[in-house]
Amino acid sequence: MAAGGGTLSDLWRRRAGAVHVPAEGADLPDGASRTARSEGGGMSAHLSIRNLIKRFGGLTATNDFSLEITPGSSVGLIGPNGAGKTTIFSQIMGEVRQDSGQIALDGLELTPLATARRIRAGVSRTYQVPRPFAEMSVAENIRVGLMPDNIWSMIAQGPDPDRELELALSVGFTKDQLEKLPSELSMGDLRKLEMARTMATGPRMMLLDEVFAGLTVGEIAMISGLVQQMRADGMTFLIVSHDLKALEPLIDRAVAINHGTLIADGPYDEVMNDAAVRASYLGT
Ligand SMILES: Nc1ncnc2c1ncn2[C@@H]1O[C@H](COP(=O)(O)OP(=O)(O)OP(=O)(O)O)[C@@H](O)[C@H]1O
Repeated sequence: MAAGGGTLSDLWRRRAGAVHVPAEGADLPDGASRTARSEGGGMSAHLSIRNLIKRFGGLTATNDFSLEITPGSSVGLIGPNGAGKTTIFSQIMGEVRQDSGQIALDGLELTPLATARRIRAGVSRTYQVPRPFAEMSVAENIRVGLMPDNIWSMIAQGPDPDRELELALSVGFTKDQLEKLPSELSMGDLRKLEMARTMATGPRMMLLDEVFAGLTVGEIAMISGLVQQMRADGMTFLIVSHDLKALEPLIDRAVAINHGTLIADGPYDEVMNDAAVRASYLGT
């Protein structure tokens, strides 16, 4: 239960309700194309990645990678260091442009869209290395995620301290931490801020990158509980974590990659026992 009496889903539903998903037949932003559409545009999102390729010079970081994540499901993306997990996140968000292939959210082709437009379409990520605005407090960092879509509504509405507080408390901050600067926070607190900032954008699909790294056992339990609650409410997840023990209960299936190539996709146990997956972790 989030602070202020609402459930967590209430928190992002209010925001997601304002998310602009173009109606059938409407003009699409920035020349985006639509190949299909989810029914109703509810809280869950369908992510479709087809034949994604990304090269950095001679290195193929993403090698013809395809993945379907059905609305409301949670997928763990695993692989050894340098396998290409974060690069896939960056391409979904438009922070790294793929060389070829398609990425669609509920049938809306994301490729032509800038990152801000993708966030508005309903996908949001956390960063492996937390990236708060250093000169802004916890509350202000959350406020950035809560900002309405255009400058006029922002001026009209102003900040919403109640929602900032709700989000902060829901990830485990105490009220007296709201005015703290990132430099005063522990790694655990910075990861909580990543979660709150990501939730504030009202996503229907969340990409979590190593959200458990550097957390205490208690903090891991709290973030896990939060993810489980959001799953129960219909959020779609793609989760990268080297902490497999923490990851397993949070996912419906696992996808393993190595050298940017998908090597296994299925139930967690099957994927972990897959010969190619075991070899990739052992570096053989
Ligand atoms: N901007 C970049 N320029 C050049 N090479 C890059 C760039 N970003 C990533 N790479 C390389 O692409 C490969 C995949 O990196 P990526 O960070 O996606 O792997 P990862 O699976 O997330 O690794 P880790 O588990 O260590 O975070 C690595 O070999 C990395 O060095």
